[in-house]
Amino acid sequence: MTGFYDEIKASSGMYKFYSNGEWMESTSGKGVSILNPASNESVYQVQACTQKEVDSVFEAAKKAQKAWARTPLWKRAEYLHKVDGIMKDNAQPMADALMNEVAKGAKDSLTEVIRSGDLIAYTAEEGVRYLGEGMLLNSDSFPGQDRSKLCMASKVPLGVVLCIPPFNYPVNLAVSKIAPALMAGNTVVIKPPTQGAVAATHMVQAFHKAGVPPGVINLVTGRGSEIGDYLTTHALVNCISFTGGDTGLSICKKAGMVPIQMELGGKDVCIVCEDADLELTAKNIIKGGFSYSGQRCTAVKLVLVLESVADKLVSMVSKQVDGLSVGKPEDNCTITPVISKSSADFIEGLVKDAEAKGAKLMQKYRREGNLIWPVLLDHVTPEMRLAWEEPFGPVVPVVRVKTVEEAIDHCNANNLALQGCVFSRDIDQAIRVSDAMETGTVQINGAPARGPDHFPFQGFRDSGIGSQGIKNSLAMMVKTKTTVLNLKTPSYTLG
Ligand SMILES: NC(=O)C1=CN([C@@H]2O[C@H](COP(=O)(O)OP(=O)(O)OC[C@H]3O[C@@H](n4cnc5c(N)ncnc54)[C@H](OP(=O)(O)O)[C@@H]3O)[C@@H](O)[C@H]2O)C=CC1
Ligand SMILES: O=C(O)[C@H](O)COP(=O)(O)O
Repeated sequence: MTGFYDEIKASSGMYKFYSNGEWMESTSGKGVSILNPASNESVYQVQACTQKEVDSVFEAAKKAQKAWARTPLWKRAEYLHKVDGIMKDNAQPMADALMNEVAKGAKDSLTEVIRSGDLIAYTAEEGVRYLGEGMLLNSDSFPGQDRSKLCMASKVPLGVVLCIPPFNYPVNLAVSKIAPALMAGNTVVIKPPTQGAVAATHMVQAFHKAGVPPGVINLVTGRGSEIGDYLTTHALVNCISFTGGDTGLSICKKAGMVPIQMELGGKDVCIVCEDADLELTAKNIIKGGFSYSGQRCTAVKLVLVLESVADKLVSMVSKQVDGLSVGKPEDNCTITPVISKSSADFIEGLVKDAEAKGAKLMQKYRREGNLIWPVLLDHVTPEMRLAWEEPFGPVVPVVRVKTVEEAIDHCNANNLALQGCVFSRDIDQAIRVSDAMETGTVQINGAPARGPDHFPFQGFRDSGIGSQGIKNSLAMMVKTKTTVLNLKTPSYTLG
């Protein structure tokens, strides 16, 4: 009996890429190793696709696009609902891959797959209504015009959408791009993050098994540093949807006349006012700052607390940091090894810089390989890198401020402006602070978060271009087409 995922793997053990409805091996004969973050040893291999294979994948996507766009909207929705069911029925191997290649906790890995199925289903539902709606305009609303023109505006697909997600949500941040793109009648080329590529490969099999026609969804693998530029500057790309770090800034500079959706890094601040509920705040700093070892663009990455409540808050948070579980993803630990040695070195550099400049470490700094024990740093000052840079690790710095204005100024001085949060019992004050914070989202009395996935999600300044969230992503994946009906005589002339 053959298993659901058998065909995605070659006899060599290397995972295949997916082009024009077929699982294939690269003619390069080369693989890219995926390292298990816990051991730094190779756990999987994916194909190192060649430029010629990238060309053929784009050609397949372009060729399939017209017929896909002509497939009725309800039918495209039907395919997506099928994918949702198939993904959930075959979730465990996909979740296992996540655990092995990005060291996400076992339970959270499964949650990512289920959440992704839900996202696909919601996109199908939202899409049939939103994409089916257009606009009708009569000419006589504009000065000097009579009613002799009827303008019909509708939403049409962009063409081929290139989707590039990051390592921390290789499945969820892939489908958040793929589902709206497909629903809107586009075809898709995905380039998954190298760490996370096997989970993404499993995910594509759900589309294949749902019978999505050849060429509609395609997957190429290889290191971003090797094939990334070739992909993003390819002549057949009609839209780029990217989530990741600074790479996004350079993609923006290189990409030509194509719409771009960018979700980049964050330095999400948590402003704690004097009247904040400190228990609630501490709980949210822990959840927001340390879940998945702080490797979330929406993680709390800086606490800006009013001096009068700082001692109490730091002590409450610090106690909870001491209690966090540290270890293996298989054991569902909150703190697991960070994605790579270079990432662990970078995080360590930030901690050492702060320590050398006088920050107080509330926990002894400890690291074994890529596993970094969680640490809260008090008395961080603006001279320290940690006050401005994104660690993407289990490290939360605390800056003590004299006024709420000082906290807002710090927040707005950073080029990263994804999310932020404010804690106060006074809702009027919280709204004033929220309005003053120039970030894509502000959470009041809760930690930053992207979900639920239908909420608009966007970064200001260097944190992004455009907005995600299911409806906004559907809007991103279409262009407006108008058809004007010119009448011989103005309407309303009879009767
Ligand atoms: N705002 C948001 O929604 C989110 C932002 N992020 C941010 O992402 C970063 C961490 O994720 P990480 O995966 O390390 O980010 P990277 O920017 O390093 O990588 C993101 C993706 O880009 C690919 N890539 C690398 N080089 C190129 C290139 N030249 N052209 C095209 N694609 C390329 C990577 O492939 P490969 O792996 O092969 O190098 C990967 O698929 C953090 O800064 C984090 O804040 C993360 C999640 C959400
Ligand atoms: O990649 C990220 O970090 C996410 O976009 C954050 O998603 P979450 O807030 O749902 O964890």
